[in-house]
Amino acid sequence: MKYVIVLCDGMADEPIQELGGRTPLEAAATPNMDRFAQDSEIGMVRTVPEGMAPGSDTANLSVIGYDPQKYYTGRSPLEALSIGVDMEPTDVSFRCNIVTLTEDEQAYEDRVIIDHSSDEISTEDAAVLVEALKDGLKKDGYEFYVGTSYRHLLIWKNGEILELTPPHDILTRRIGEYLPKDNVLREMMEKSYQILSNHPLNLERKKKGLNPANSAWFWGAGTRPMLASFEEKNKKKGAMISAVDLLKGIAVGAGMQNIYVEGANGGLHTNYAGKAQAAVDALTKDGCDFAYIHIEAPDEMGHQGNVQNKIKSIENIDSYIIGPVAESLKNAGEDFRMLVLPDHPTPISVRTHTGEPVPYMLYDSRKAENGMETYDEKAASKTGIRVEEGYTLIDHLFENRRTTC
Ligand SMILES: O=C(O)[C@H](O)COP(=O)(O)O
Repeated sequence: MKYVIVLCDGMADEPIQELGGRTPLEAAATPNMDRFAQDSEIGMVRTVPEGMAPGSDTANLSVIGYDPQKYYTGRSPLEALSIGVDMEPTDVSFRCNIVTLTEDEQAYEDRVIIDHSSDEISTEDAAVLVEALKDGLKKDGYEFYVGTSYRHLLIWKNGEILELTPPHDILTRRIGEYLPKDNVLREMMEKSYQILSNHPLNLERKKKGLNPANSAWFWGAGTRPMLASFEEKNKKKGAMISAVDLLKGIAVGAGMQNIYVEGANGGLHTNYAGKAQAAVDALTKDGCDFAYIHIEAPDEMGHQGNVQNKIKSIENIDSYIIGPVAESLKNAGEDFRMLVLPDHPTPISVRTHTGEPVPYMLYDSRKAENGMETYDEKAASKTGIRVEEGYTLIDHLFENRRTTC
């Protein structure tokens, strides 16, 4: 028996006027999801416990079966596990986004944040800028590390956990109110603008019509996490297929295998087919029981407020991942259970995450359930099936009795 989770980051949304009151998931052409919906269990699951901040950190921990109320120690330390930073118990790590601020204002605090991802900057280009920050912001007890695309890391030795604002929560706002209260971090951010705004790589980007990656932005602070072993807990060997350090870091912490896929980049133009193939190979050739396929694109399109591209990312998941994975497992003679769901909503209307429950679809190749015509937010609400503790859903996927992990 094989088990698959297809995690469509930020896919859930709200009815949108320009889509005639449909959500992007309803509006997308998803023949595979619709086909499976008719034979699947469909319901709603709360992945972000009430009172916790909605994000892929808390929500994916739940989906992989770790109660975030017990295991969550911040976002950045999970990413540090993937980046390979061996954190001391007294280290505090921070996510360091390379963001785009407006450039016309005199004072740093008057600038407006217009892009949390600097036009999805490549890791290669971002690495050049992070090197410039390492040189220009050198300070005892503070260390920068390169991550993926716009997502990087700052470790503060013997540091403090600070309340900081995620940049994707304040797009189009003046930054003054959201700057760190801590003087060192605040000064580092201001100085990062001086280092980056006239960096040759940014002058080049502006010529090409791309957003300049002109400031560091710190958030997501936390200390080293301790996750229980996925294999010991579930008696299943698991593989993670994701482009982003957050998911790869959760996999490192849980002792799952991370599989690298060429061209997987966390953006709209990621290698969807390569991810599907990597999952099939892990399950049929490499002895894995479980594959977690994470696709960041719908979330990023939600943050960008781009409805058509959000729809496109969902259609790509349907045609290049859900259909082919199911087909390949069937052709390999494998029985399988496949769970499709977002981690959290990233509604186009707010361009950030919300903590509302999300729709899930659980398909079992051995048996047909009384499903729905389609898999989407409305269909899932109508079934009345609701899982309140998201971290228990994986036990349902594995047909286990509930655990308390
Ligand atoms: O900064 C990021 O990686 C994303 O914009 C945050 O969204 P996520 O929590 O869905 O990954």
